[in-house]
Amino acid sequence: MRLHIQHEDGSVQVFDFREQNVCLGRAKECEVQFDSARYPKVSSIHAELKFDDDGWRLIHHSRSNQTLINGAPVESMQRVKSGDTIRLGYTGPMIQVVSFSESDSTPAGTLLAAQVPKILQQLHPLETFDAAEGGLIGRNPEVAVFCLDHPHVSRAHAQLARSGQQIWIEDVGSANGTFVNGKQIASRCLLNDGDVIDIGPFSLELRAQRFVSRSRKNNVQLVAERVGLEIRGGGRSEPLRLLNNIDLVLNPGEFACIVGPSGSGKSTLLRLLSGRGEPTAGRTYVNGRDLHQNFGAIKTDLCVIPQALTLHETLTVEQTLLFTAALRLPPDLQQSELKQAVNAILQTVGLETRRDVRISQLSGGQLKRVGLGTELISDPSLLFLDEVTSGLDEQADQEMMQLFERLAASGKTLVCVTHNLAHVSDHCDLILVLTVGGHLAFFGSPAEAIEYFKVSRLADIYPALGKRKAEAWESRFLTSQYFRRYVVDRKPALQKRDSELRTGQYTYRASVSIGLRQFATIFRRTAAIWRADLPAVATLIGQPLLVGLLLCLVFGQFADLSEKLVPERLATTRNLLFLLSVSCFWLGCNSSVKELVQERMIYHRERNFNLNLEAYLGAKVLFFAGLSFAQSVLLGAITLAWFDPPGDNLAMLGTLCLLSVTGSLLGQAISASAKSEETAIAIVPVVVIPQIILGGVVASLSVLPLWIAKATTTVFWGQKAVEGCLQTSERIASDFEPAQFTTYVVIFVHAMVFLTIAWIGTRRATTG
Ligand SMILES: Nc1ncnc2c1ncn2[C@@H]1O[C@H](COP(=O)(O)OP(=O)(O)OP(=O)(O)O)[C@@H](O)[C@H]1O
Repeated sequence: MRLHIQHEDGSVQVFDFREQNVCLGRAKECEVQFDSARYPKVSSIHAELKFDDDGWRLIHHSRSNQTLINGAPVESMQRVKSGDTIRLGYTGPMIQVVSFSESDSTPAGTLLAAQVPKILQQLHPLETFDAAEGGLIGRNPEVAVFCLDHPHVSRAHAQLARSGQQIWIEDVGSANGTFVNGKQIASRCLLNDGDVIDIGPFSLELRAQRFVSRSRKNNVQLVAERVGLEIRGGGRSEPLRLLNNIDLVLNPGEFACIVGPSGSGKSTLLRLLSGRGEPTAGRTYVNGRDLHQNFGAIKTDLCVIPQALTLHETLTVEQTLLFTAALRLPPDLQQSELKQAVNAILQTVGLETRRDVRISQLSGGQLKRVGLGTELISDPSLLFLDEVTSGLDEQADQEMMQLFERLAASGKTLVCVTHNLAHVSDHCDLILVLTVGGHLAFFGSPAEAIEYFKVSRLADIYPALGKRKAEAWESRFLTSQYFRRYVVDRKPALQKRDSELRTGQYTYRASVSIGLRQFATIFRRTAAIWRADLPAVATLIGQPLLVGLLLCLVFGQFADLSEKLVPERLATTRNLLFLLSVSCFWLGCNSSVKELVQERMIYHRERNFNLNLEAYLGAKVLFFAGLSFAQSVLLGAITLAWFDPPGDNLAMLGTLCLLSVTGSLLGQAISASAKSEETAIAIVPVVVIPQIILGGVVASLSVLPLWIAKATTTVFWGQKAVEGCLQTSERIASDFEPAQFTTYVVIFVHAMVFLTIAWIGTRRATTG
């Protein structure tokens, strides 16, 4: 039997075996032995080829990693035939069963020159297809001519068209957009030779009327080339260097930990590697393409899991994942398909038995798993984990590391910043050691790090780092064999600059149907959060009830007043209506003021994926408008029905509702602009008390206060509008008597101003 072992550098080793058993693994006694530094995920005895009367059988032995034949995992034993490809793990070496005879003239043991493409292409062989006739690109094989099977691809995603020698592409309302040379397109776009189209994780490069397809699905190589960061300002005369010349090459399926003393720049490096910040020197590449230039096209393939996770506490684990799935997966998926995706994630993160448990009742480790699950739902191939195991006990830390290792074994590339080194050696492939001032001290396997720093365990690296200057560690590493092995020898060809974007292309905006779907999902999620929070619902109902009952108690009925003197009756009616106006405005403002600020982290995560700002804000506005409308109906109906002032009570109720909705928009404007929940809550009295002072009832307003009230005070206009609904004989005449219509117009203008502030604040929170 002749085997070709295909290595990741493209070289091929030839082995011949007669009728004998052949062990494949890292152990010395294996007939086909793999270098442990090169293939850390190959087990000692990973698999075995056994010969019997019926021919050859492949037996899987490894307990930590899979063995695959032609891409499918081998359960225990499988027959092998000529032409089969055996792989030791999803990212391990490939073994081609060439033939069972020895007719091949190449002598065994020969190292052939690069015959196979590099590792990126091995994982997902290049496919080319003819673009000449054009057609629909999408996920649905029934309608798409070019079928790309991934959840980031919509059923009908983009249309390729041809006119003469020209090939055009147009997005047909996909959820995640179509990108040409890294930029999202909105209109029909003419393609030139060499252009790269990105659709979901697929890159299609146009070469001589054919598309060459590559997939980033579980196939991401991350490269940092001389990455550095300097920051200016902050009262310093010289720029402050946070990172210096960081080099790193991570292949698909590798799990790397970034370690180093506190303040050495680990989180900063993670931010730059994940595209959340741009280096001032050097570049970061994903599959050979500049990450920052192509961030829009690549961003759905990567995710960042922060140390502090914000999740909605009142939702269950399953609800949390289902809402995330509804926002991130294509809008054309059925509810049953979303549930299927959630079930798969629950299994991956080991939370099937906790699916109905509320987030607030989970342990620290389980919370981290839910956070990881929400990101895994969109099937990213490159994961950045920022101190996600901090605060966990030993066992939970180990379980998380095992989970990360399993994700890497499935082909995902993982970068993890960690302080806890206890389980790093056992589970991760590579470590990157940073030292003070953001200098690279080492990059290689954990076992090699121990050897390099001459310590007995990884935790001792930190004291060892103090023995030399940071610059000395950096230059020592740059001349070491590890720099050559893990950086220089593994670095692929990098595309320094993508083709320029031509005129006629501009930023694409998600289609209306996608926006509507996101709007509905956010609305349902907000409703589910409130429904599950009974004390909050009780407070919402209790507030108008309490205020209404107190007003009834204090003001009695209008009939009781009819006997009294006219001025006293008019003043009482006016005071009641004023208190109603202020209360409704305050109820609206109060119920919505925490909303946007408290879920800002969640919004950021979804927005980084593909959430539409208007869909998000629209859902919040409508929900809280509804809530404050209901509150003011309750308060107004109780009070007006009891007091029954002479006039159009229905119009008064409508005006109170309008004031309440305007108050809720003000609440959202505050929430979107505030830095924290505490600040937002503290601002409420600052904006409500002036409404009372400048409302024109507590004190009559003269020139300047009147001018300020007219310009800024919603309740001032609200009071005028409510009083305008009274019979003329029941009103107190004043110097300023605007037309009823004008009062509504001004309140509406205030509402629009608050909405605009909320929109700007939410937008700034995204970009800032
Ligand atoms: N915007 C900034 N302005 C000034 N200094 C900054 C800024 N951001 C980060 N730093 C500094 O850069 C250094 C690296 O910060 P970073 O948070 O990346 O370190 P770290 O290794 O992750 O630390 P830790 O392990 O304590 O989390 C720190 O000294 C920090 O104070």
